[in-house]
Amino acid sequence: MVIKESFEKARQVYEKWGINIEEVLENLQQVSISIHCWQGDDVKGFEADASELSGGIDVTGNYPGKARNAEELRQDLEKALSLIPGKHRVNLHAIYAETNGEKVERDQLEPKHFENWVNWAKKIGIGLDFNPTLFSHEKAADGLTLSHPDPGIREFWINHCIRSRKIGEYFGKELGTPCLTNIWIPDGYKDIPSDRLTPRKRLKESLDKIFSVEINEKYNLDAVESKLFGIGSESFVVGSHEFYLGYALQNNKIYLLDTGHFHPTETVSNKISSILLYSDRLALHVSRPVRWDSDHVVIFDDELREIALEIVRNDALHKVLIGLDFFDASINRLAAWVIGTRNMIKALLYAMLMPHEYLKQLQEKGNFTERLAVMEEFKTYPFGAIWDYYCEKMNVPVREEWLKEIQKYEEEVLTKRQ
Ligand SMILES: C[C@H](O)[C@H](O)[C@@H](O)C(=O)CO
Ligand SMILES: [Mn+2]
Repeated sequence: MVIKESFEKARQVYEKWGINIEEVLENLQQVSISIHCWQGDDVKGFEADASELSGGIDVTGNYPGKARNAEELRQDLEKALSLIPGKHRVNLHAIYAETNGEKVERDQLEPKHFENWVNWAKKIGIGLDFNPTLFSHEKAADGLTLSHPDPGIREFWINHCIRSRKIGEYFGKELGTPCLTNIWIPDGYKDIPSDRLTPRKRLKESLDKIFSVEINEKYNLDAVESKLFGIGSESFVVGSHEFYLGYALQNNKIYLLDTGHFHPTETVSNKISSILLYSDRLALHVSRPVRWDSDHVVIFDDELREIALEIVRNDALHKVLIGLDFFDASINRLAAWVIGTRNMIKALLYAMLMPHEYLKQLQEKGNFTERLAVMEEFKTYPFGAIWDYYCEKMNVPVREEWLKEIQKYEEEVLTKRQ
């Protein structure tokens, strides 16, 4: 009752600005976030002879109860999804293949190794996205994959990426929604290179081979993800921002921006409008870098709101494929998913509740005083009341009530895992 009353009062406040709340909630309900499965098991995967995590990324923490197999991971994801308003997607990596304990090399992976994931996705009515895994493997031990000087190693990873796109195609066909298959590679050097061009030429050639295999975009969409540095690739990363932006634009591929892959004062929010002028699609890995690409859980901070504002005010919700990418093993892993995903949705709602046309006009007229004043006042408008109502309407717990569900699940399920 209090929720409805607060909502009605808040609605009137926003409607004075011509904001139609029904329309806003309708639009928000259509948004599908791609939730990364790897938060659930610290990016370990379930390969028969799984290697240690490599590729210049790291997970810290030892909170009990991580998923030990695909069934547990699906169970955890399902629980988390039940606490997040809306219908979302799940993003898989190749290391989450199910091979019945048999060692299947990554360049031999097939759709059948993801059949359980597809059946599960069908059962709960969601789409799947995919990523080839070019790390945590002996053939990536020196930190080089698609740009490796050894043609045999390049060939192995090229075939893995082609196989991955086929798996993406299978997801798209089975689930009736195109799979975004995203290629991220760790390739780079610890110290200053004596030649930047040659590895980049090799990466370009490898990508050309991977994408020479035609796959209908109705089923699979291709993305490439850039990076600035990693652990062990502090001085040089082959697949940099300029490299992949150029590649994606020239080859009609989707460029993926990870919010942790830029200089500390450089923001992804400031890149969205520029890229959308030259490409009709863009993908995101929303993460939270703390001093480095630390992949902290996404919080409702200034940059998250700014990203959401850029998507909403530029009418780009259908152009930007929003995915998440964080992994924190120091807190309950399901809570991490719920906090990060609810924040992403909350930020989009916040952005939808702004008088964008009016604010744009103020800027055009050079009225920067009123622009700043109105933007600041909207920060304390009763947006929380609309969010609470939305959660209730979508049958998910309101405010921190969801935490009780997680605590119960932790007690009944997670603590039983050794
Ligand atoms: C596991 C992910 O694919 C990986 O985090 C990648 O997307 C990335 O961001 C590497 O820094
Ligand atoms: Mn990423």
